[in-house]
Amino acid sequence: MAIRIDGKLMSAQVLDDVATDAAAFYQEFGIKPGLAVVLVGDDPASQVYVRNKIARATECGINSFKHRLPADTTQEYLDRLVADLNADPEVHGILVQLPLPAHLDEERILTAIDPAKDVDGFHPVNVGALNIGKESLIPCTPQGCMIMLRKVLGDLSGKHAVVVGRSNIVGKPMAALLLQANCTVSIVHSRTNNPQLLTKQADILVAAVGKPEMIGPDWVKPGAVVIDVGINTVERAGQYKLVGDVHYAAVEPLTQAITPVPGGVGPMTIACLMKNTLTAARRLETQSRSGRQYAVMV
Ligand SMILES: Nc1nc(=O)c2c([nH]1)NC[C@@H]1CN(c3ccc(C(=O)N[C@@H](CCC(=O)O)C(=O)O)cc3)C=[N+]21
Repeated sequence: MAIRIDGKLMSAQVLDDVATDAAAFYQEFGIKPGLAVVLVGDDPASQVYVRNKIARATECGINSFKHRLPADTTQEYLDRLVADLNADPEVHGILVQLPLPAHLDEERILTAIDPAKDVDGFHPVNVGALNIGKESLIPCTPQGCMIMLRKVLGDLSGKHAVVVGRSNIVGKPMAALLLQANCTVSIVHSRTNNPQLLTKQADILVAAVGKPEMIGPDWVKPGAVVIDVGINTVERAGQYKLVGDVHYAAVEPLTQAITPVPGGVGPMTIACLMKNTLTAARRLETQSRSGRQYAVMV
């Protein structure tokens, strides 16, 4: 029987530690860690995620500041809001929910966020830091996946890890973290010839493509550990349902361990967002206490 990696349970443990940390932080600095979440437009799925993020923040003693903006928000307005949040001493973390409406320049916004407050880890300074193995704010989803993998496998040295998908927000940082953990890393993507040839060799298989149940048993080596990052809404018999990128029922019997969807990577992503908020808050407050201000800190 495969181990079902329970993201809900593991995230509760991470959040517990964050709550303890947040209480200690409050004792030490006299303010709560603060997270600003910016949501542009009214995509219903995004609203659910944002609501979940704010609920988790409140539970662990983090202040949240929600900014919900209409879909026709201008670039200038958003730039101004980010600048204000960068300057706000009560805000230690800033998350701009993606995707943004097409008329807004995503890269410009992500680059405008102070890297010290970039709790998504998407700013080029943090991306660079991660890739040279320097301490940084690490993207939440890959960070959550690493916690799960370490829990199941312990040391990851020498394992062949195959990441399916090469997005900036999951695939690439995931590969960087696995490499840092001494895995042999392959990245498979839409232009890879015969991708199964590679995925069939994976000790660790991470699926992050956004295609419902694309990964079937013919992609998986018996005994592999499978992490399913996909969160896809599909309609089945008139009902909406969440499924991963992995065909869970067909793949599960082959694996050593596998994450379900829902209840796998998703809750860990949110827990790591809270963890990053604490990390950012501690660095910022420690700095401002020592009287030094850096424009950029990693
Ligand atoms: N700047 C930015 N940062 C993000 O981290 C970010 C983003 N934009 N845009 C959207 C995606 C998506 N995302 C999810 C996080 C948790 C769940 C989650 O907890 N899902 C639950 C199910 C929730 C449900 O029932 O819908 C689960 O998998 O068990 C899902 C999706 C973060 N994202």
